[in-house]
Amino acid sequence: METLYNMDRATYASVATAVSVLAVPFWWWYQHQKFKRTFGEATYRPAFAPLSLPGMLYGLGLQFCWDQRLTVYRKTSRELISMEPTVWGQPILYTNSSEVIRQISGGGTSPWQKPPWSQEANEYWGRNVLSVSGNEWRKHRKVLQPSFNPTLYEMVWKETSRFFNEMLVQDNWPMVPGESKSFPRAQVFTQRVALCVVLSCAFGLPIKWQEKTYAGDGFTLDDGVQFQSDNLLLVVYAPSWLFRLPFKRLQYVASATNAMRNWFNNAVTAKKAEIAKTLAETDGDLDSESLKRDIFSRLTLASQLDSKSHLKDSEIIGNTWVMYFAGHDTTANVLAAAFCLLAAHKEEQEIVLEEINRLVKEFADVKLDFEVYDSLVKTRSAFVEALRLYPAGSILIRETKEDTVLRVPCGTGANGEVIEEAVPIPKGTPIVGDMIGVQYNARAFPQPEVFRPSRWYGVTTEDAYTAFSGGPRACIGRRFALVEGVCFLANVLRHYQVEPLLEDGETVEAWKTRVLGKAEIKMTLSIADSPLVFRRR
Ligand code: HEM
Repeated sequence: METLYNMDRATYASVATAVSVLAVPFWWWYQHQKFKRTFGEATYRPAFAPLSLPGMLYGLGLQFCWDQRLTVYRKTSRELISMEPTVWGQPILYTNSSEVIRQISGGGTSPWQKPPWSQEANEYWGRNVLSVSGNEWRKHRKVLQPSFNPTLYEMVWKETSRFFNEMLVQDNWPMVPGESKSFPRAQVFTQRVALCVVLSCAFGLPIKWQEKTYAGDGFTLDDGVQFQSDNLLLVVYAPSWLFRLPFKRLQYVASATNAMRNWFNNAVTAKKAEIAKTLAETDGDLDSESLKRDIFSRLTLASQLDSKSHLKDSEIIGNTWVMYFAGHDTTANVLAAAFCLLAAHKEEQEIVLEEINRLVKEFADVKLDFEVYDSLVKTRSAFVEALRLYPAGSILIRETKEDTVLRVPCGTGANGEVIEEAVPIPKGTPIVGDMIGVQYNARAFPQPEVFRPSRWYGVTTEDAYTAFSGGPRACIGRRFALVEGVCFLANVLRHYQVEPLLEDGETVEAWKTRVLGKAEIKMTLSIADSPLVFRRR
């Protein structure tokens, strides 16, 4: 019996192994045949799917879209390409069309959704507007949207100006004309300003440029937030026992996460109590002055007042956290890129400076107040053009939950109108919205590799800024980012000339090749390095 049992197990194991060994290639073959039947011969055949593990190890990963930005769609003259990996990975569609992005970005009843596997890291702290799809998304967006109002944008402007002034004093920026300060990486201060603005305007924290706020267990809040976010993938995907091993770094990650969790939980409890007290004191009549204007306060309030808008504590935390996650690195990276591009294009820097000086005179505004924002067209255009060349959100991943049809641009007519073809898409098809490809699409942006802020001068709608995605799920923080970016750029450029920081014997042309051609893509896309000099005017 014993032998038979062992034999059976052995036979079973052999059969199971044989079936698995055969099933994998069969599944692979079946997927590829199905894809071919629907989309014809693949337009692009890399060895590995760029986003698969071997694809990442092979150096494709998120970098693939950057490396191919001027080639893959041009070679095929198509804006929707089917990609069939020859060695490993699922066939998938890629698009560089903003028109297609608008259709797939999703929302309410759209058949296009975010695959749950792509959102695990985004919802570590709780389900939130960025991570969910369908009607659940509609609810989150409805609760959050009212927080993004002119009062918030004014706060963003004021706080950005305050941090700029604190930075000058506390980091010893030169005040004497001609003196300069060098930064091997300008991201050092653009990251700091974006972090301060998000912690202040989204989290409602009393942040100062150099002062630390403690979250508990010896962690400062800003460092804890930054550290936890830098290690988020480890926290999400590593098994919990790993953090009990005697490795300092792992234990540090676990402690930072715990400190953040406790801080978040206490913050929600305290905020709810504060709101309840204010509601009782004002007899339920909350005017905008009774409550802080940050997103966290507004969100908690909305959730308390209206049962349809009720969010669980974890969802309030998830939505507040996502502001940090989606709104910090992104803006910081674009600012660093904008400084590099303006350093490389002196004539464009002069155009922006002329606008700032003219407006300061017109508004008799020594401080550059929020009311100037709308008129800073050229400054905003420089920021948006930097965003186009280095789109911080580099991909969108979606799949369709039912058979559908995409309208895909396939050329332009005699009067410049876009001609579209209808492409049927079967249920379950995955697609990558290639946000880098969209920004380097020559139909939308002639000579896409050239830094030309004037492309944006006549633009009257923010919908044109396609790097923020499009359709109902376009970035909710787009004006937040624009106001912050424009305010910081204007303040710095008004007082400092930005120049390339050259290595020994390096020419400006060589600096441009070294600095402007490289992007680093982790969770967000950034210009890889930003070696700059800021000279007091
Ligand atoms: C230059 C800066 C920014 C860029 C390039 C950017 C880009 C994007 C992109 C491409 C998306 C679509 C993501 C997707 O559908 O998968 C998005 C969504 C989002 N962004 Fe931004 N973003 C920026 C700044 C901000 C800021 C400052 C905030 C908040 C304070 C923010 C909050 C969000 C949120 C909450 C979503 C999800 C919206 C939804 O799904 O309804 N973003 N952003």
